Amino acid sequence: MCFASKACSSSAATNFKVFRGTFVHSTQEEALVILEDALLGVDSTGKISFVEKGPELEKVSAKFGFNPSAVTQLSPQEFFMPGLVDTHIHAAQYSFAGTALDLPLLDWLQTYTFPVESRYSDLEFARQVYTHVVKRTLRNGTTTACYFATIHTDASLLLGEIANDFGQRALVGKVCMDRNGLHEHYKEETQESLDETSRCGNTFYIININITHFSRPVVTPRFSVSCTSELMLKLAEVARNNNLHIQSHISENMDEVRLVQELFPESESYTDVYRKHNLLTSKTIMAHGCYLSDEELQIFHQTGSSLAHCPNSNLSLCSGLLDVRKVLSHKVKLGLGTDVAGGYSPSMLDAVRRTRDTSKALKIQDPVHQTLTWEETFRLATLGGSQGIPPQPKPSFRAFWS
Ligand SMILES: O=c1[nH]c(=O)c2nc[nH]c2[nH]1
Ligand SMILES: [Zn+2]
Repeated sequence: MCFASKACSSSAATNFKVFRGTFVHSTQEEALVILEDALLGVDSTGKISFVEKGPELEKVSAKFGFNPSAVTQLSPQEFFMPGLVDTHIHAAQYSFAGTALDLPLLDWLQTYTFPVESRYSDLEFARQVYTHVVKRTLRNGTTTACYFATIHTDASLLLGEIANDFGQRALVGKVCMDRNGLHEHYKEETQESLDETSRCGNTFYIININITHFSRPVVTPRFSVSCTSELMLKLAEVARNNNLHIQSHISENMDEVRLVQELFPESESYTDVYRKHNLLTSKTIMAHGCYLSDEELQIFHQTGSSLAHCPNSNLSLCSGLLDVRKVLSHKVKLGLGTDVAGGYSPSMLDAVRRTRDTSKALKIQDPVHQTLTWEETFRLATLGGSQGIPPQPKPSFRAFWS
């Protein structure tokens, strides 16, 4: 949300919607800014055009050409805040959210997650779950979500359509995985994964063209454990050629980190695996990162890649505790994620609370640790997430993914 005041380019009346009351938001300099009795004007495209002082209503209405009596006044108990940005959520796993949290990551994937995700070849099942998850997250204040779907292209497209129809800004990832298929019906061949990623990207733009473009595709290699080198390299090429975001998982759990070392012995670290496969860009969002070293965080900083901190999932699957202060001290972009269904709650307010809990657990372990404040955590849930997923102009139609 940008509160920078911008004068109307002409004094001709624009169709502004104007609100008066309390507005809260974050900036880089100040974690929580509270504007009391302010005026906020939204133009006909939905963009904030101005923020001015309430007592100056007469002057402001003359300057921007709106009727002062049409201003919507908030009650003293109400306030506006920026939309919450969920930087990491598995839409398909919403069907079992709040259950099955008794196993560590790799066993959890094999026992609960892959069998459920394999059901999304059934489009009716997909429609039901995806409608529920989009409605629920919107109700919880998530105006932007970065979704993992499943390996199924048609169901992933459906998720994009549903988010678009409900007006949620969404990045939707058709999941790619061509290795270590732990569930016999839930694995792709390398070429199939690439072809389906292309089909997903192309169709996305075809069905979205002429509508509002709230949703966009994101290139989604699940994680290094389930992707071959060939697939990761080619997906990086797809992302580069089409200027797309990339999302995946990194360094969530110690067994996972050890397995990646075994699978990619030539790489210096988990981060090095992704770097060598060209998957770390300024449009990359990696979930978790609990065990990243200073050197790895340095690579995140250099490449401009961001992290999605998923504290509910980290605690629920006993994966680890991410030290957010350490990440921020390396000037790495960081937002919060619910990581449903490793995380049991689809609410970003829960992610805010669990971020504080994790910070306090770190303080118990190390009394010099400086806990995150509420204000800082609010900033991570809003501005922090938006830095990894900045608004993008509407794409003009062209042949994608050729
Ligand atoms: O929390 C997680 N959820 C997942 O679905 C997943 N896949 C790989 N790594 C993962 N971590
Ligand atoms: Zn995840």
